[in-house]
Amino acid sequence: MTPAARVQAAIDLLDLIIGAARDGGPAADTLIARYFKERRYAGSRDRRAVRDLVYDAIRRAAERPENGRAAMVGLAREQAELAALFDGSTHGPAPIEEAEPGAVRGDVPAWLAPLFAAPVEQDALLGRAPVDLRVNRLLTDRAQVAPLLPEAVALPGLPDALRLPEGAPVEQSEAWKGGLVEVQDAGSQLIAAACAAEPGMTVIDLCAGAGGKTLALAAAMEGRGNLIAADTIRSRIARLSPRAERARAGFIQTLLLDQGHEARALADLAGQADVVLVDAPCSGTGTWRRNPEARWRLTPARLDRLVAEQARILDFAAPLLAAGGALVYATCALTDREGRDQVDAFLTRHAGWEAERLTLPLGRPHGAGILLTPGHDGTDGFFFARLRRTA
Ligand SMILES: C[S@@+](CC[C@H](N)C(=O)[O-])C[C@H]1O[C@@H](n2cnc3c(N)ncnc32)[C@H](O)[C@@H]1O
Repeated sequence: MTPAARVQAAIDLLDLIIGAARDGGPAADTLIARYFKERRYAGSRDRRAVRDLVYDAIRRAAERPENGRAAMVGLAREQAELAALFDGSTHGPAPIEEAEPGAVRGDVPAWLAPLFAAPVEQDALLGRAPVDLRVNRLLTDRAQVAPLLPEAVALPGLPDALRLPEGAPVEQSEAWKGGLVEVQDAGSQLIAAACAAEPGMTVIDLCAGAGGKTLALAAAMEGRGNLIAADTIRSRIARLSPRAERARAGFIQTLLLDQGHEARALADLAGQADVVLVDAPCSGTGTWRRNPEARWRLTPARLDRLVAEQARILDFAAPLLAAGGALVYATCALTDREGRDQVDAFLTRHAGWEAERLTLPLGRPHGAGILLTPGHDGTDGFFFARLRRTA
């Protein structure tokens, strides 16, 4: 591909990504992978160059651009070399007209910025994320794994965490293939640690997805006890089985919940759990380092729906706890409505619960919980709180 053709390819891809963000379609990474599957003529250098252009354009535009060309024109107005590739050549983009609109540079959509928790450093939300790993204690420990991954550095305060540079191809390593490490942001590892799961306990991961945190809980439980991974989406839960097999965490049970009728499938577990983790569906505002186009997807109406759903999930999670048990509420969101205020509202709605003070190597106290941010902690952004059932 010529350099100009790469720019046009990036514009075409941005059109797809913008459309998907507007209509609830697939993620940018999925669209990029599909695009190149259908265009075998693009070599690996072409693919990398196009991908970099696409992500540079996504990162610099807070608001969803009108179309792919506007996204790329905005970028080109800041980069003379890129602007020169709008040359009207056969496969390249047409020259930029002086009055042509280009996407405006920004980090956070205007409507959303005031909703962030006050301590959040909004200018650090779009940085580059490293690859964090969790060493699988079911099979090994950090001292044994570190020599297999010479570039990895240990993260202080998190005994199982290693960090590799951004883009490190860890899934090609023998350590990953053998289940010795899982890719998991240090913030997620801290949330699993805040659950304080122990061998022999009954632990429910209520919004388990593909089981990232379930696997961390399994390791903390040393493979002993009842660990139940529940979710409403079958395809997500299905992805847990091969991961659990690779991690030798075969004792995990999975439970498919019926959206809106979750309590039915959970009835036998009422009052039984020592720990329930609610890693709730959320705006994902803490994960823009990895999914920068997520900010083009969020709308005020969607945020309202998420806040209502989080409250509903907390309400059917609460009766699952035994007296003395702990409900850990977490979101990878940095708006107060989804974090601090959500937990405060839960404590107002439910008598017999108290927030526990957590002493952790990262994060800042915020309301009844802890705030982790890319700017302060170098992790994805999270809010989480540990609530104990006292009665
Ligand atoms: C933030 S993701 C979980 C990520 C996962 N815990 C991990 O560590 O990889 C939230 C999950 O909640 C699930 N979910 C949404 N509504 C739910 C509900 N009513 N009950 C249970 N799970 C739900 C979604 O399908 C999604 O997988």
